[in-house]
Amino acid sequence: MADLWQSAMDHAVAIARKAGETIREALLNDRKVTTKSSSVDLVTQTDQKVEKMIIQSVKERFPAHRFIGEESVAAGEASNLTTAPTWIIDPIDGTTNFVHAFPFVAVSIGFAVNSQVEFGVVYSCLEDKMYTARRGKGAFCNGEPLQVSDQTDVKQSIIATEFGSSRDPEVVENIFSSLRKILCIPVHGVRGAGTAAVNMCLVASGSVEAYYEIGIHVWDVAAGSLIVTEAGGVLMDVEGKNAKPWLPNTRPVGRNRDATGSNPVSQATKQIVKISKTTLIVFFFPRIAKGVDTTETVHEISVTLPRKTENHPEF
Ligand SMILES: O=P([O-])([O-])O[C@@H]1[C@@H](O)[C@H](O)[C@@H](O)[C@H](O)[C@@H]1O
Ligand SMILES: [Mg+2]
Repeated sequence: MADLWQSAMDHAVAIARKAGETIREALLNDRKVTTKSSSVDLVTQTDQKVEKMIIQSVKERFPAHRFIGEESVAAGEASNLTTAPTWIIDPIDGTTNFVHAFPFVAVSIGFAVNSQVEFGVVYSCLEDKMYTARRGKGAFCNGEPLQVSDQTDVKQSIIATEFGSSRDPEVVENIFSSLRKILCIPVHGVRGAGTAAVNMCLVASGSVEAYYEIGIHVWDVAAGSLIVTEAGGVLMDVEGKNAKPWLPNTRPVGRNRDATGSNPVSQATKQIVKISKTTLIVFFFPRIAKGVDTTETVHEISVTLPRKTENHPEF
């Protein structure tokens, strides 16, 4: 049966590669920086130019398709995922890296239909690594198949995370308190590429055993989420349940209080990185843009070692 979305995926790969060329050229001569939610939440003209280029090219070929783009949302557009074919775009994932010429800068393009990601493309353009995944057909890097690590002992693992763009002392304290617990499991190491999409591709490649982050957006993770699962990985929320971070009803862990003022998130974050016997977990707690309290309050997290759980009998 013909693959309905193959031509769309081929277009995504081609436009991601073209966007990578634009980013590499801009790296040499145009890194003018402005800021968004904080003095360290950076954006450049190249982010905006690349997103416009991607969206324009898709509209010409697929006029009925819809878009969720990081910079369009920053400019006030809604971030609503419907059942319509939707391109979920982060034109530059790793903007801070781009500004500093730190070598992990990715174009991330996820494509969802009926609120299910059908393909994901992450082009790490300074490494020239094209990560792709088509639902049910595996994950690849430059055409080579990807498989998550087979490590099952968290003490033999490398964990990836990021510090995000909040410098609120309470948030920073919670981030480091969590990091300390993870480091002292102990694990072999903690790393961060500076881009959620590349971190997720590193999980899919088996280079790191898990990645978690609190307070990221749907455009950071939509493409990488499929690349991880097609490489044998698992996406989980803080309750150990399978997560679909691109869905608008995904409970944003970033919430610091619910209506009753209780603190359900800290109850829920009873567990973090668990490396199962068969697959790996990418914990991330996406912040759903617009209309949701996205205060990045990172809660204390405790550590559980790999074991069967009622949520994941296959572990
Ligand atoms: O802004 P951007 O470079 O597209 O995306 C970045 C994410 O990839 C990263 O995981 C997060 O820690 C940063 O705060 C930033 O959100
Ligand atoms: Mg971005």
